[in-house]
Amino acid sequence: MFDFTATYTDQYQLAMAQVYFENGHKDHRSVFDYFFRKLPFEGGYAVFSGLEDLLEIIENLSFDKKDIAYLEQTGFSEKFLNYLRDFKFQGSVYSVKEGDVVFPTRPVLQIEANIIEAQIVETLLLNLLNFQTLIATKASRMRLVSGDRHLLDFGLRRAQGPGGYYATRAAITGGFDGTSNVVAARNFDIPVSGTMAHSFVQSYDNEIDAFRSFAKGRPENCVLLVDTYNTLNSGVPNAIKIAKEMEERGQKLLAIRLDSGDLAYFAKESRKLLDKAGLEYVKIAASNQLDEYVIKSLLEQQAPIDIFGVGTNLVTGNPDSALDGVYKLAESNGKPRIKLSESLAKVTLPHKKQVFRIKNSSGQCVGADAIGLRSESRIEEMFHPFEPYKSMKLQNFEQEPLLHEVMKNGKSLVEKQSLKDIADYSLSRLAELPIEYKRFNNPHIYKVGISSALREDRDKLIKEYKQLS
Ligand SMILES: Nc1ncnc2c1ncn2[C@@H]1O[C@H](COP(=O)(O)OP(=O)(O)OP(=O)(O)O)[C@@H](O)[C@H]1O
Ligand SMILES: O=P(O)(O)OC[C@H]1O[C@H](OP(=O)(O)OP(=O)(O)O)[C@H](O)[C@@H]1O
Ligand SMILES: O=C(O)c1cccnc1
Repeated sequence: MFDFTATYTDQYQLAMAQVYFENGHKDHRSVFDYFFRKLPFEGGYAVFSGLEDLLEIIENLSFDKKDIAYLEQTGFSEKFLNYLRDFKFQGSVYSVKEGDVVFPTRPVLQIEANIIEAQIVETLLLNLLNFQTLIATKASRMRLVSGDRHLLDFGLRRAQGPGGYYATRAAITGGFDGTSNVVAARNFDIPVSGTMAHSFVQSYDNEIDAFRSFAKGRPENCVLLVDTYNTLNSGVPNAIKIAKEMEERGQKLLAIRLDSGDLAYFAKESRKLLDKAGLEYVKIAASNQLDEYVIKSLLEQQAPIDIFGVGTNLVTGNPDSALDGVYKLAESNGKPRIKLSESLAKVTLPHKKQVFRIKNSSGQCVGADAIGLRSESRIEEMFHPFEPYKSMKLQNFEQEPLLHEVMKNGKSLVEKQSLKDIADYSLSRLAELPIEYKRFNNPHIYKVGISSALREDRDKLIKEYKQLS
């Protein structure tokens, strides 16, 4: 869709890269962690999304002629530009599987590459993963409250510009069933569908003529929008007449759509009218500024709505405009690295790492992930990162390693999956998560701890760097 080249980055990455290049650091192997610090929507979990796109894009990343000419104009050195002409990401990536549930402060993904490659892909990585993870999380919250009702993404017109393209992909990984977004549906192989706009009804002299011509022209999966003039006095009765005409032609009206007013009331009244006319099979779709709270409330009111069309609140991640994912250096040229901060929670973790999901013997997640060194295959006890007396013994638990090598020497190791497979995987991971982490109000806080080996090394580094400063 968008033509990604290696200039899809922030200028400072290239400035640092030139200096690494000219100071003989270009082959320094570096390890970076991708993680976020705060869960969106005051929720208890996030759904990781965007990995396949990221791998596909970085596998093919290069600077084209126009990029090089532009960088020349903006003052980059000739020698460095010659190096960039042959730039290719040749590093490795370790990551949580796309669709998994993830939590703050623990690595979701690690990049190992020479320092120039690792810096150049940082912005792209954060841009793709932060956005898609935000939207997939929002979608997943709507999926959780909707049971098996159909969820459709209607958001392209309300999205932050072309971001709507990836928002649709993320919505599907988070559990939506389909989209109105034609280009995303085509490129990501997503079920596409749609109803009709008010303008269509308005453009005819009367509602019934509009419905009749639409039903004749597009009888397959036909949905009639019933709220342009008067939902219960004209929209639904007219839709019933058209449904009966369709029956005479051996066709079936799929649904009516409600787009304003009290959706619970109108859905109940419309259902009664449809059923009374023997049209039990005609479904009810609803739209209009829906989100997880409105859907939950509508279902608590027993609104007989089968299909929800969601736009604005889904694709903009309302009310959270961004996920605060960051990319921090953990190792450079064979040495562990740390970033100190006044705020303890912002001190980073050095080294190549592994993250373990802690589970009981029946495979149920107990609400904890433990971070260890990559060389550790199990963790005996995990410690609160900064509260020395808080710890949890892990000997009796199952420990599932979450970071898998997904790219080696610049080649992706993951087989392309359908978005439906990613969404199914996400649902299965959510099912392992106890309900307390999934509620909307004050969800339980998921524990993230570190192994004693990692804690020891981190504390040693903190001391060393404090002495230097
Ligand atoms: N029964 C309901 N319970 C909870 N929320 C609802 C219910 N019905 C509608 N809503 C939600 O209330 C919000 C506002 O709806 P409201 O009826 O005020 O405006 P409207 O129908 O958009 O008006 P307009 O006719 O101008 O389109 C929307 O987000 C809608 O999804
Ligand atoms: O409310 P959202 O969750 O953002 O969902 C998308 C909205 O976009 C459409 O309205 P719009 O007025 O743009 O077009 P219309 O003429 O088809 O109603 C649709 O009818 C929904 O109300
Ligand atoms: O198909 C629809 O009904 C639709 C599509 C986009 C936005 N609103 C509604």
